[in-house]
Amino acid sequence: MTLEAVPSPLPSATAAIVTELARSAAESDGVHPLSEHTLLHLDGEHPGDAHLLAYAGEPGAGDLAGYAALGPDGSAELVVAPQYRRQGFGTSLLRMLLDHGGSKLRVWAHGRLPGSDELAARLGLSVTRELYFLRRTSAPLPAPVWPDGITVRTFVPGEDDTAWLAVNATAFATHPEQGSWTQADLADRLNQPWFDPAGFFLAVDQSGAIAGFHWTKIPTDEGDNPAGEVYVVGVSPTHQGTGLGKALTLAGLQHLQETRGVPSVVLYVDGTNTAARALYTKLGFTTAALDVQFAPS
Ligand SMILES: CC(=O)SCCNC(=O)CCNC(=O)[C@H](O)C(C)(C)COP(=O)(O)OP(=O)(O)OC[C@H]1O[C@@H](n2cnc3c(N)ncnc32)[C@H](O)[C@@H]1OP(=O)(O)O
Ligand SMILES: N[C@@H](CS)C(=O)N[C@H]1[C@@H](O[C@@H]2[C@H](O)[C@H](O)[C@@H](O)[C@H](O)[C@H]2O)O[C@H](CO)[C@@H](O)[C@@H]1O
Repeated sequence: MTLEAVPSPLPSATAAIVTELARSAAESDGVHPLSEHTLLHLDGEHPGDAHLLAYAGEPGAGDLAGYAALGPDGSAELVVAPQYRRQGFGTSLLRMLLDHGGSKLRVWAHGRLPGSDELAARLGLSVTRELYFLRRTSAPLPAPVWPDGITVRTFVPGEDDTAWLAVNATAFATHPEQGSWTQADLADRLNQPWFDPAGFFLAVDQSGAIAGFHWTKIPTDEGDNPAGEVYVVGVSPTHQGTGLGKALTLAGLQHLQETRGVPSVVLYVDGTNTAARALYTKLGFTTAALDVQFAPS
């Protein structure tokens, strides 16, 4: 076994091998081991990112057994190729993450798959965060009821970026990731093949200021009839509790279900987000899976 820590940018040939390893694991496990953020950061330079590589033999020999991504904030993901499991690669990569991430380390276990709890406990980590994956099979929807003075339009790339980032930051001020998105994070996503401005709804007040938003997503790499996603819903704190979040969620669901014809809609929501979870439960979403993050106990 050979371990390597590579600062960003990851060589493109290595990024391709990591992408294939993640695809193989997803096919075997039924769960994507690497999030959208990590996959976006495999390419290009992202200061502070580290890529940890575990080779069965010598580096570069093409037998990459495992990979871990570590961000400057301590967030991390780890995956071992199916054919290399139960051989100590996960333990070695997690030890390396602890060496580099220290007490800030927050490593995801998407789907909380068998072995993740045992591996974490062995190295003194415990669950610090739960992220629920909910699903709603397409079914009749009530019409949105908009608060007085609110009108709805769709996002215009290059014109709404700054204003949207500001409302996103205030709506998600306490969120571990969402609230700190930058123009670069937004641009990364606007440039994705799945991005569709027709599915990005903005609620604006009488002054024209953005009061809330619902950004929907339909993946382009998940077969011919993928589920749509409530990618992110946010309401400015000054408009929360007025019915706007429900109306925006319904507007996006109508777009996904009626206009785009998706068979179901999924979303991610933090376990601590009681308001959002109540909203989605009320709209018929149920728990389909659970992601957890482990941190040093
Ligand atoms: C998939 C995702 O995007 S998950 C992330 C969701 N976004 C966030 O958490 C960002 C910060 N929070 C917000 O922006 C808002 O609080 C939202 C989007 C969660 C809710 O938006 P709001 O406009 O406040 O919700 P709205 O007023 O439409 O209420 C709809 C329902 O949500 C639930 N709800 C809203 N606020 C609360 C709360 N503070 N406590 C409990 N339930 C709540 C209730 O069921 C409510 O229905 P009711 O008023 O008939 O009881
Ligand atoms: N509802 C959103 C904004 S608050 C949310 O909770 N997002 C999570 C979620 O993001 C998903 C993840 O990146 C998937 O890989 C991608 O395919 C989905 O489209 C994203 O919604 O999980 C992330 C951790 O994996 C988390 O960082 C986001 O905040």
